[in-house]
Amino acid sequence: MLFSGGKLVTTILIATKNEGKAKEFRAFFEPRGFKVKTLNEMEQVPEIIENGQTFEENALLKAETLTNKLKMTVLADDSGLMVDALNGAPGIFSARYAGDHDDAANKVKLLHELKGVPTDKRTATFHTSLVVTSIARKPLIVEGNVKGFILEKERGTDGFGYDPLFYLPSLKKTFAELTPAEKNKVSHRGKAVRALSVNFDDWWEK
Ligand SMILES: O=c1nc[nH]c2c1ncn2[C@H]1C[C@H](O)[C@@H](COP(=O)(O)OP(=O)(O)OP(=O)(O)O)O1
Ligand SMILES: [Mg+2]
Repeated sequence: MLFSGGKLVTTILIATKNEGKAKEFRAFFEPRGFKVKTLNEMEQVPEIIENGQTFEENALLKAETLTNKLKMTVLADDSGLMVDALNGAPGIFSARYAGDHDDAANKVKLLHELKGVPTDKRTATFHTSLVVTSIARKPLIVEGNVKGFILEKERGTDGFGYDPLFYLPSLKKTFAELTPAEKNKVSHRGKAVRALSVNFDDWWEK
């Protein structure tokens, strides 16, 4: 903890190396007076094996491991894309769908797997499970979901991951065609963060 302008400042560690995700969390915690760090700014990060069977289990694993080892307040996000025509794949394996953690290869594989699937059958859901842990508190767990369609080719250049393939009929745009603020209004992570904001202050004051 450190003091800033006479105020106590707590650091929250966002348990991710994905700067795309981290950016979407800063906007929530910085106005609440937290100093935000990610795993990219930590010198020694304990290895975390994400071997849970659900998004929630994986987020819990990440957050609890780090809180126990580093004695810090931690937020972990586990998220991914579930495609109906693929029985929910890539799901918890979204980051490593094509082997490595390679967004471009993952998108190529997704398009390949969906070859020949007609537009109306290309429905998908983005999911986020968020877990916040802190010493001597029970974990705070929330989630968010958004439904859309997987296009046959990429559109847009913003965002990260599968964003250029994820199309929202209500806005007639992919996630990669939205500004960060627009994406935040409709995205799985934006919804999860709003669920967090309903519960966080009470949880933190306890
Ligand atoms: O808003 C999103 N827009 C596009 N793609 C997204 C989004 N949200 C999650 N995704 C995709 C990216 C990755 O393929 C997987 C997350 O995997 P996930 O293991 O949670 O994160 P990660 O490995 O990228 O970073 P880390 O584990 O360090 O948090 O889902
Ligand atoms: Mg991951």
